[in-house]
Amino acid sequence: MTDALTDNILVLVRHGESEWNKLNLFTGWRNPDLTEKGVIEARVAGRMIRDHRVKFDIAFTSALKRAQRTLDIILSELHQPDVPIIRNPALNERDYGALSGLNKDEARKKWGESQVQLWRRSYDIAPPDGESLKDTLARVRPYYDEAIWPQITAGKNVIIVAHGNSLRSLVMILENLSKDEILERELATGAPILYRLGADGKAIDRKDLLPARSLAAPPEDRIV
Ligand SMILES: O=C(O)[C@H](O)COP(=O)(O)O
Repeated sequence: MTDALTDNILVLVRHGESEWNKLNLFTGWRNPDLTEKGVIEARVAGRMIRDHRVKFDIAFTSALKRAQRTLDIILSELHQPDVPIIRNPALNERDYGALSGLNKDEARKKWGESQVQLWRRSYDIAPPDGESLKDTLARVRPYYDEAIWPQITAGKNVIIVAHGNSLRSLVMILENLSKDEILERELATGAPILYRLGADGKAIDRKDLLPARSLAAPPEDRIV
């Protein structure tokens, strides 16, 4: 059990497994629910955060139920049901446009592995009628600056439960990553990242609270 953290804390969590993650479908702005495994991942995430004894002052999530339910479950595990929750589509997953609902393996067969990988993990190449990571950052950053940053610099402990790519946008901001560096970063479902923030609101260290599962998540990093 670690001592209660006294610094300004920001926790990011990608939602638990969704029904479409399980079916290997491009999801984006579509709105499937969590699977039973996703519910368990959310419960485990809550217990991992509870071990760090963080008392949250405010929570942010997207307009999509897989993230909203994950947050509700985490706050329930923390016995903090009264934390104010702000739900905003600015934190939605990147829009996969015409790929939404398609099976990722079928897409690879149709368009080729490299084209699908470009759509999924390049910085500025968007899927047809969808968003690139750059487009996602272009809506996440203003929202972070206007809605979340003031809470952080006011010394509030904040939790954000959102999606793989909207959170990768936030990781770019928090860790000051380049568009090339972010391409190496993946966020597993239900894996909390705990940032300790300095007085200026900048990240001074990061803890990945769940051991890396299928992703090569780096160990605790000191961010300078
Ligand atoms: O929206 C989706 O399909 C997933 O949540 C994220 O998919 P990706 O890992 O292919 O970006």
